Amino acid sequence: MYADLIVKNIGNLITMGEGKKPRVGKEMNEVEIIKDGYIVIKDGKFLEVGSGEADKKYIGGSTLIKDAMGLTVTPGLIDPHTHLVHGGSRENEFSKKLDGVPYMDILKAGGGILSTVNSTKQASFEELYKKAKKSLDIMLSFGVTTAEAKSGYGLDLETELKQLEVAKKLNEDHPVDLVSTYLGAHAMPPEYRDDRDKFIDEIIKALPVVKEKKLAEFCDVFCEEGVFSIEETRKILNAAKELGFKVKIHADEIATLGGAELSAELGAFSADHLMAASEKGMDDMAKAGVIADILPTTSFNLNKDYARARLMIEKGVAVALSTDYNPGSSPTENLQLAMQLGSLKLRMTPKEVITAVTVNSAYSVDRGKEIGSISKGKRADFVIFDTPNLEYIMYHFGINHTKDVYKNGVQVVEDGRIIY
Ligand SMILES: O=C(O)CC1=NCN=C1
Ligand SMILES: [Zn+2]
Repeated sequence: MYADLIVKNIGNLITMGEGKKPRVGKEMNEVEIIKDGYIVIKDGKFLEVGSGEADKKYIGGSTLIKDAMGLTVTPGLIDPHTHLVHGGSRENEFSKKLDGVPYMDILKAGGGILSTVNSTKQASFEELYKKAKKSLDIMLSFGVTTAEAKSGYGLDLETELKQLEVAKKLNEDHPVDLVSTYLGAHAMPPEYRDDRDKFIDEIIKALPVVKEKKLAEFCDVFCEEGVFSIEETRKILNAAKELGFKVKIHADEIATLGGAELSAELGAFSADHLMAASEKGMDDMAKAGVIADILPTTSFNLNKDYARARLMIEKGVAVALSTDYNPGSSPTENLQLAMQLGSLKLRMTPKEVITAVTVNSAYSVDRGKEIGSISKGKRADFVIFDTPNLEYIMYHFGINHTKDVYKNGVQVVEDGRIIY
């Protein structure tokens, strides 16, 4: 059986092993690196990896041979937490932020998320699609081959569905695979401020509609002081679970509310943000196998504390990293910057960082069986970085190290340019 593609002369091949489960504790740093590696690809899947020359039996017919020129190869990167589809931007709040006006004060004054809700309501499907496609191209150029995409800028059923329909169409059209999340409970609309329960009921009534249209696999809630309480979050996510949604939570971003503990109680796939997570919450997450999606670019942008990643790793929590791409708290699609902050501010080793944006982030969006490692049977999504080794990606920060990206064994980025 001839291969479709053989990648040879890989200076440092980071496979992430077989990727059969998320990596926790010391495993996050026990990353196998194959020197002078090769990869054999067939029918869009990885067939074999090794060191030296691939067996000649694979070469024949129309087998393509790609020379990696001694550079670094990793699995395609997975960004597990983005607010990809949205209208408008919030640079008008930038000076307030620089003046130290807290994120929640801007939201309470009707700005923040609510400002993006207005822009998203006014934007057409085509405008949302065009804007999100441009961001997906940027993510791809950084080596992202799969990303999560939340709704959450409608707060009404019609606009939430519009966002999810845009993500569905982009998932069909664009090389980057999307995993959709319904985040109808992203903020309390002003018109419901005096009748919160009515809004919660609206969110719960929307769930079967989203499910029936197959527009989202996950349900998420912004569980935060001044947004949605632990009890409100529990009510929404239990209703979502009953309908078969998988669960994520924006947890303990600003206040230590107990979102981390709630994620363990609910058997969430991930708890996200966690800058203010308690040690008990971390222990509960470790016990329940909840993945910590940490968003260092949000801490960087909000000039706030960073999540205690080292403590979570020591406690046996599986850590993933993401950009939290959104127009307010993290307006960047640059997952490599999140990786560099993962080392520079979260004090994670380069091996822990690459684990956090491949196998662990794959499991946090329930794609761990298909992607996240360069191993037999997984989708042939991989990146050739123009670096002499893995460490260099985190060491030399602020630039894009991507040379080539392959999606299902087909090249979609060549020498840093998108070619799909
Ligand atoms: O501010 C935004 O638009 C996104 C966000 N949701 C929860 N934290 C940040
Ligand atoms: Zn977010």
